[in-house]
Amino acid sequence: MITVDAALAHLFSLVQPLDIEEVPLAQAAGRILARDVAARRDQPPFAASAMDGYAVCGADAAPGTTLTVIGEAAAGHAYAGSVSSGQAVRIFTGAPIPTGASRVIIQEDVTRDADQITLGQNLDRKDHIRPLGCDFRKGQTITAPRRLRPADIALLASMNIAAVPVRRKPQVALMSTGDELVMPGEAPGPDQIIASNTFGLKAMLDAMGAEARILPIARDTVASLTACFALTRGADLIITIGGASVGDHDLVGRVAGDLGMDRAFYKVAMRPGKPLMAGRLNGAAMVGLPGNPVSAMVCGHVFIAPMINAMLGLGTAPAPRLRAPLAIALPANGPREHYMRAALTPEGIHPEDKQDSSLLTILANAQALMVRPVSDPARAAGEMMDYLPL
Ligand SMILES: Nc1nc2c(c(=O)[nH]1)N[C@H]1C(S)=C(S)[C@@H](COP(=O)(O)OP(=O)(O)OC[C@H]3O[C@@H](n4cnc5c(N)ncnc54)[C@H](O)[C@@H]3O)O[C@H]1N2
Ligand code: MOO
Repeated sequence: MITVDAALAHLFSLVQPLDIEEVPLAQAAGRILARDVAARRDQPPFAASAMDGYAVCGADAAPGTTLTVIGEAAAGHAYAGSVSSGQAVRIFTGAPIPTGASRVIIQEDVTRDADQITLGQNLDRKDHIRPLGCDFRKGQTITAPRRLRPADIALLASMNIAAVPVRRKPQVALMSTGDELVMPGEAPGPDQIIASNTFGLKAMLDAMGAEARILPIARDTVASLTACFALTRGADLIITIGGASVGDHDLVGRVAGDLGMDRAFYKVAMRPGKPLMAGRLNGAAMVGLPGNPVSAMVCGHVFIAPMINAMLGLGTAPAPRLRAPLAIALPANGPREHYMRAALTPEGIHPEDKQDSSLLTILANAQALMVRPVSDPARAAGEMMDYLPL
């Protein structure tokens, strides 16, 4: 058995950042920006009014002054002339400030009579002008790598970037194995259950920016497993689920080996998730996850998600951890790093009583995987513990 850290280092060595592709801006949300992108223009491209009102010369902006309105500037319609002392241009938010003007008096502070305006007694001190380029200048960059959030997409649009360089989506093939499994919606026999792990993992990986496809369930025979492995062609990452342990029907390692898998490791000192295997198969990374539903999902958080991030060019880092005080006392931990399903309560992090790796209800209700290192000593309530947020 190897440590979680050593397993993760092996897994990172199996993957690398994928190619870069250009996608239309409208399809770039959630994708990983792969190269710095530079603004193609200044924003705003001219000094612009921040308010509806009157553009005036700064020296005229005194209480009670009367000025003559000589024209209008609206967004998309600049005033062509210039403003001199004694004059004002009616202006609206977003319009270019006319030449000669250096201040906007908001219309609430103005009394208008035909083409004459009189400024009020309590003028504010602001000029209400957004300087040219105050948001960004031409050439200013959005730096890669980053996951593009809605605000980034708006910024890219504003920079006049119509196509965005992003990492190709990692293609993941997800294969459940086992005679006991049927797909959701099918009618299971009396000794069968529903395949859940592939669906949970697909949800996790697609949300991260991968493209996961669920293969037909492989039966516990060499022929069926071999046939299903043939369907993984084109995948960057092959994930099998189940059949990884030591039972007579646990054939995944054997069949993958016969197909040429170059095994990096088998078995990790963690709970749940011990019978994890990984290697390279036909140019793809392959990870064999344990079948227990919670084990598969925990391995998804601890190992697969960081691998996907590495393929997306986001670097090789373990799943991010937070810290919280323990809500209860705990006995010492054993020789495996324990990822305990836990609730985050006002009193602190509270591991669930039941930690069996078959219990999806417990995992679904948990907010955290609390991490207990190998041979962690007994802990008192209030001690700070690491956890992975779920
Ligand atoms: N003698 C030993 N037995 C076991 C050991 C061991 O060290 N010695 N390890 C246990 C641990 S820990 C785990 S984890 C499991 C993992 O075994 P496998 O990876 O071989 O998984 P299976 O036996 O195929 O299945 C285990 C369990 O999970 C259910 N399962 C499998 N695939 C799915 C799926 N896609 N969706 C939902 N549920 C699934 C399966 O029906 C079993 O109930 O081995 C222990 N045994
Ligand atoms: O290592 Mo198993 O994953 O504890 O149930």
